[in-house]
Amino acid sequence: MLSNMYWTQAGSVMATIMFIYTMFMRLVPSTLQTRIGRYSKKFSSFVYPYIRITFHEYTGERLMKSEAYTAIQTYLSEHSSQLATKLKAEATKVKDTSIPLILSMDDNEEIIEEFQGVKVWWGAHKITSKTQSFSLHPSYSDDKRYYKLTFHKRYRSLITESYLKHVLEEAKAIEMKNRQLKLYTNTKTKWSHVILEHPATFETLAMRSKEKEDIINDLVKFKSGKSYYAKIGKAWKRGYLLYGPPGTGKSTMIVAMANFMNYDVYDLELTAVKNNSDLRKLLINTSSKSIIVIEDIDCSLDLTGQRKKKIEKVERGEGEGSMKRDDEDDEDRGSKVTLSGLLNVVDGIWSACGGERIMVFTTNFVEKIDPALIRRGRMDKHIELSYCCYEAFKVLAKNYLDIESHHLFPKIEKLLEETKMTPADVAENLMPKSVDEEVETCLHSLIQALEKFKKDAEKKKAGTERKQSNMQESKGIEKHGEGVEANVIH
Ligand SMILES: Nc1ncnc2c1ncn2[C@@H]1O[C@H](COP(=O)(O)OP(=O)(O)OP(=O)(O)O)[C@@H](O)[C@H]1O
Ligand SMILES: [Mg+2]
Repeated sequence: MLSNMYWTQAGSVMATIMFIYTMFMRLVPSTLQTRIGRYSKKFSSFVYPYIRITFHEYTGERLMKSEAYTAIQTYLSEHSSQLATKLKAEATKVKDTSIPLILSMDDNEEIIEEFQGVKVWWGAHKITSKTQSFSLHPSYSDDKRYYKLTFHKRYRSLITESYLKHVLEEAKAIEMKNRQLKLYTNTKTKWSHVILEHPATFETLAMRSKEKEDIINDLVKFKSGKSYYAKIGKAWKRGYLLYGPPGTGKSTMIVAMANFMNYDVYDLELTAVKNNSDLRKLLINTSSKSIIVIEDIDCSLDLTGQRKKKIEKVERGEGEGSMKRDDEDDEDRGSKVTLSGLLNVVDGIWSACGGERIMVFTTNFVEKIDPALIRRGRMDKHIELSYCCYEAFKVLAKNYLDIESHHLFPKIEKLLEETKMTPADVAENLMPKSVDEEVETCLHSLIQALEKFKKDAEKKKAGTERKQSNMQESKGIEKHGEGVEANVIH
């Protein structure tokens, strides 16, 4: 409040001085004007030793929204909510729903900040347009908003070099923190997105803690590895292959990775892509700090089939030339993404653009995938997600029932060792069926399910064993028969 009054008074004094000065300058000869001009500059800087920088909301001829203005707005919204007395609330949805509103300085409000012991003043202002305009767009306004930064001229270099850099960096960090993750899906050549609001995290992911830690460490190393990747001359990207039976948490892990890294997810549906060049187009239009996912890579395309075809041709002695023609055939038909097209996506030159990309393939049948696609270097880390172990069960029990121990746990541990139940099935059985269902009831229903699972598996095993022995027996009879026949012939 006091500082506001100070600036208002200082402003009106300066305006009076400027008026008298202009009138006076009109009356004196030009030789005197230069000298007086020099002294007046010194005088005004003595009376008002401050520098002001203004940051307008829109800049340039085409009135583009200024990035600096937006960054300052973000920075001040975090700082002004504690310092300013007049705040403006915007119903922008942020990640943390406990802060449903973004608070920023209201017009003509001012805050004082200290940076390395130096005071700076930030003011939010607007120039209201005198002409009335009519717009159908409700948010359109003729008001020209700007921020004004004032500081003592003594600190010119500190503010212009260090402080403004600090403001921009801090704004970027705040933006990252409040950023809403997006889940992109593709049509033929275009991406569309929705907000990714899946709550899965590594904490809620059921798997052995040692393996989990290993993955987290790998991700952390990747995130902070910009200079390392530059040093070794490798594009800043990493590939993960997640494999395992259905319901073991492959898709859940991708979301946990995205939430942990704060990366967007691009869920690439290969079957919707017409050809290699469309695939390239799609991939070039992904941003850095993202996870590109191809789920069920073994089903997405008949990649192995294409490759097998080529291998068969080579085996038939039709050589390199025919292999090339085969590739071209695929391209010409323009309806298939080929293995080579996909390999290009994984480690082609485009993938180095922007950097900081993670590529994830998932599959239920790792053995079905062409080894070229998942060799180390392309898919750097192979992670197996498997049936629910006791450690994974404990994570699920904490998630679903909020318990860390129970007298039924040892029984469940033993049953889990004897059966192969996926975390998805364990989770389903643990989930309370009604609001007031007791923990004990939930655990009992899991035990029942596990026992049934065990029995079914034993029956199945006995059935296949019986089948096998029957087959062997009948083979033995056949052989015996053949032998008899042979004897007859000879
Ligand atoms: N490891 C896990 N940790 C926590 N929840 C899990 C885990 N595995 C499965 N689930 C639960 O089961 C559901 C299905 O899991 P998910 O979709 O991740 O399996 P998936 O391995 O991707 O299966 P698919 O191979 O069929 O795609 C999830 O919504 C989640 O609730
Ligand atoms: Mg899945």
